[in-house]
Amino acid sequence: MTAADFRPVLAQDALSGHSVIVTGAGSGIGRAIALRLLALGARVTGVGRRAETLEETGRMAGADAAYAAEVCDVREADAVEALVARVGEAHGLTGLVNNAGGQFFARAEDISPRGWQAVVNLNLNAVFAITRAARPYLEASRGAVVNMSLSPVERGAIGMSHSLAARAGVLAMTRALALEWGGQGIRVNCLGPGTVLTPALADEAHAPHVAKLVAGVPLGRATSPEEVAELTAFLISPAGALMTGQLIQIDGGAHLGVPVNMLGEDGA
Ligand SMILES: CCCCC/C=C/C(=O)SCCNC(=O)CCNC(=O)[C@H](O)C(C)(C)COP(=O)(O)OP(=O)(O)OC[C@H]1O[C@@H](n2cnc3c(N)ncnc32)[C@H](O)[C@@H]1OP(=O)(O)O
Ligand SMILES: NC(=O)C1=CN([C@@H]2O[C@H](COP(=O)(O)OP(=O)(O)OC[C@H]3O[C@@H](n4cnc5c(N)ncnc54)[C@H](OP(=O)(O)O)[C@@H]3O)[C@@H](O)[C@H]2O)C=CC1
Repeated sequence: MTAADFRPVLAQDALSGHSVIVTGAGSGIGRAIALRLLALGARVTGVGRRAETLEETGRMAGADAAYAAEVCDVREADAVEALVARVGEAHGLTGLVNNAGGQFFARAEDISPRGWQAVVNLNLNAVFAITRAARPYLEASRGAVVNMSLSPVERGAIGMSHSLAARAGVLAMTRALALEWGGQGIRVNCLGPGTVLTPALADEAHAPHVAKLVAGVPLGRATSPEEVAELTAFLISPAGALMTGQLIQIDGGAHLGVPVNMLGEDGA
């Protein structure tokens, strides 16, 4: 099956009545998630630093879509808490998708203390602040949190020590919150996409590494943003009602690493 064969499976109104915040909704995976949640009937608040790209997501969804763009740096804890409270009071909150994130790629010895802090602030501290702010609204709705992680989060990768440390922190937090908040009806999960060919990875500097990564995927191809979006929608919908505390890899088997092959054959 190629990425072009992918077909969404959730019923058209699977998320009607839902109100979801999606961070990083102005590009790549976050935009695909916002568009899918909107198509399934949810109200979506898209968060990011750039108004133009967030507004473009709204235009792509169409005039009937219940979409609002909110410009906010998720690393500004006070601003993010105020934003969550505004959305929660106005519309309630049934879902939070912590998708905003990223890193520069560098060996550990080339990461300055400020560089480390910048990446950990974005990929861990900001996720804690917004999730904590969302808790009362999610408790009221018995809602769900989806945290975007990375397929290599449990096995490591070269050039990503800062980002993987932060994502491993998010994974530990995900499991702790699934336990702490399960009694309040709140579910918390992580997704581990493999290589997703978004514009963020499409520049010349990354192209050769990215091609190698994709060539090594057991199922032979990259993950599409639409596949990540469908899984996110599933986890927020009632279909995911019993799923919590999980890392769900959506990477064609890439997290399994280079195979130990005792038969010396190519492929399985
Ligand atoms: C199989 C899975 C593979 C998938 C791989 C993953 C793919 C993705 O995640 S794709 C998504 C990619 N998107 C992004 O990364 C976008 C988000 N990234 C950012 O916004 C930034 O890179 C940032 C948050 C990580 C940093 O932003 P900011 O706080 O604005 O940083 P500054 O420019 O102020 O710099 C702070 C600090 O960091 C040092 N630094 C920046 N770039 C590098 C570099 N390439 N190498 C080394 N150090 C770097 C910078 O020099 C500053 O430190 P000081 O110089 O000590 O002040
Ligand atoms: N592409 C890939 O192969 C993979 C990506 N991922 C993860 O998926 C997520 C999305 O990646 P992708 O779509 O490829 O990359 P993008 O760079 O397109 O998306 C990152 C989004 O986060 C937003 N963002 C970044 N920093 C902040 C901030 N401080 N405050 C608010 N919003 C912010 C950006 O918007 P703005 O600049 O307007 O603020 C942007 O929309 C990231 O967490 C990434 O690490 C995981 C596995 C693989």
